[in-house]
Amino acid sequence: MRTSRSRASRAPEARDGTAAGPGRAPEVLVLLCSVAAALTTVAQPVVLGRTLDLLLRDGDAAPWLALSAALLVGELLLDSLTALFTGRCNATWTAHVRARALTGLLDAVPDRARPFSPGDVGTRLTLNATDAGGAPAARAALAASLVTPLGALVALALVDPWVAACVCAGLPALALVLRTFARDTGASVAAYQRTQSRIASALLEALDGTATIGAAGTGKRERARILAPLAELAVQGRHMWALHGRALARSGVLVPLLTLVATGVAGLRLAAGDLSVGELLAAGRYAQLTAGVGGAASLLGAIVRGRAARDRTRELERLPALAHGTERLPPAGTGELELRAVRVVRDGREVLRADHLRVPGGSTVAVVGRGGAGKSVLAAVAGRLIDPDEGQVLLDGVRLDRLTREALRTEVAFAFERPVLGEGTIADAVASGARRASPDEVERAACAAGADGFVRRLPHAYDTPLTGAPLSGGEHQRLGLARAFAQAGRLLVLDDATSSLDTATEHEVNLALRRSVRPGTRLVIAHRPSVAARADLVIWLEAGGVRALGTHHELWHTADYRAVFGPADGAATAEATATAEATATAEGAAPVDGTATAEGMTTAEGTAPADGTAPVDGAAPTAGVGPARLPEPRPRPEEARQ
Ligand SMILES: Nc1ncnc2c1ncn2[C@@H]1O[C@H](COP(=O)(O)OP(=O)(O)OP(=O)(O)O)[C@@H](O)[C@H]1O
Repeated sequence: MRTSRSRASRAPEARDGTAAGPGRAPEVLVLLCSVAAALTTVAQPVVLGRTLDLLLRDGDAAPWLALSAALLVGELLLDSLTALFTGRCNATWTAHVRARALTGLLDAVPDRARPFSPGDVGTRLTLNATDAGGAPAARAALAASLVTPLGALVALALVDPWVAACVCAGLPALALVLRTFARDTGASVAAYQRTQSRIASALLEALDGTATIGAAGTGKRERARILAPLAELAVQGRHMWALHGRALARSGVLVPLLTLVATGVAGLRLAAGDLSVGELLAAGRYAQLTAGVGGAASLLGAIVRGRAARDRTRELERLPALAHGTERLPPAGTGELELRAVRVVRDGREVLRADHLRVPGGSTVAVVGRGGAGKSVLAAVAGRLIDPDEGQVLLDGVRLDRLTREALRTEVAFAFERPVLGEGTIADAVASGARRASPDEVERAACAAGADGFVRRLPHAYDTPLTGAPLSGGEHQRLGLARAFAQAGRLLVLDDATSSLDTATEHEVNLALRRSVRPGTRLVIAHRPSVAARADLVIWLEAGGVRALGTHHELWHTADYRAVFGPADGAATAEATATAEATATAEGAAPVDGTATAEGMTTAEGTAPADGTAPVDGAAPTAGVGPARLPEPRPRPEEARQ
């Protein structure tokens, strides 16, 4: 049994259908049209010169006149085609670059994408993708732009080698101008793009927190914070334009100077009788076209900008992704979850360690702990949003990293505190997931999540577009829950997914979850004692380690445990106990008391402490100590009846 590929090693090419990209075709079309346009430009002076000579000598100039006109029209047409193909090439490449970056981001291990703020991602996917998408056409145009000066130089050498030699003498100076520009502008463009991104990030952050800013009256301070990098951006922008301007000014002096000298030499050759009037005209124009090599500066600028921008979009593309295996889950599994010697390390700090943890299939487990204790990390590892740095996670005996993507995502569902619902209708939002839920399933899940009532009051009920449905935080969260319920498989992870619900609604949702949603293991991150009280078992985390396992009732005897839920007052205790008992009784299960689940308590040392809790020393379980077993779940009324 092997995973199809090693973890996080997939090349971006393998992740999306756009791997091959638009190919070279759009670029080649731009190149062909601009080369053809350049050739007509190069042909024109000699043809016009010849026409002029024939007209001056009363010769038959008609065919040459026609050719001149054809070249002019041809150049116009080819320029139009070049513009058309350039637009298409830019659009195709921009879409490709953006799609790859987006795919990389969406496939990435979520916490690896965390350093990229929304504003930064926005800049990379818009401005940077556009700049990067413009580079292929700019490269083609640059190649073609060399045809004109080179062709002009050859033509000039054929018209008069002396004038050509004179132009050649000035070319190294022009080449130096271009080289300096390309070298200096690269660093300046990259710095400009980084600053742009910082401003966008700060702006989005502020938009996200408008209510807080409004309430605190800190609008002015926020404005100043967002715009703080503006001065830096202005300096960088001015520097960039100064480089551009300097390159243009230098070439702007050099080009007319070269043209002037070349025309002067050609005039002398005319006076000596070595050139005709038409040839003088052609030589002057060719000198001008050859010196026009300086025009490549702006294309060079676009290429440099595109390259810097591509580096930034590639950082998203190359974020490590989860690789999936080829195995499936045994058909009759109940969702038994096991963590073996799991370690998660972030920024050199161990943020989760669980030596051996087994959650029986079908049980509801609350994960509690203070802020930063590692609850979300445990949830992410348990549902394989991330892989642990060490150890293994198994569902019904199969390692999660060996499961196919489909098996993983159809059997493991998540609901979060702030679900992203998309832009379709309410029904679309609830139905979307690894598999599309049917309309019946959508309604059942919405009922279980306590969302059916408010959805039916919307103008088009389930067909109401989300953009036209003003939802409260709690309603938003209930739709996220409904989606998770509709997708629920063997494992359902609720990461703070009921934090915006009032206690009564939360209680109803919990009852409905037990009765109306496909049975399986539930991992619930709990901040309220009532939620922990209703769970079959509680995993108490502290500083990334499992401090203890037990029922809420048992753990409640420990002051530190009570402190997790805030000040330990009598009211809280009463609420927790009453809720636990009410829940248990309502479901026909044995009341949760100390004696009923005492066998579920396990300590790393194998001894139960006096306070009745079950501490699990994070560093602990030695080889001789068995896994921390959770008690088998209490039978549910419907299961008991069967
Ligand atoms: N990608 C990451 N990079 C760096 N540190 C991380 C990362 N993910 C988690 N952490 C750290 O791990 C610790 C546990 O985080 P986690 O989100 O699991 O806490 P939590 O118990 O869910 O807290 P809360 O209740 O406040 O949400 C925190 O200190 C957090 O800063």
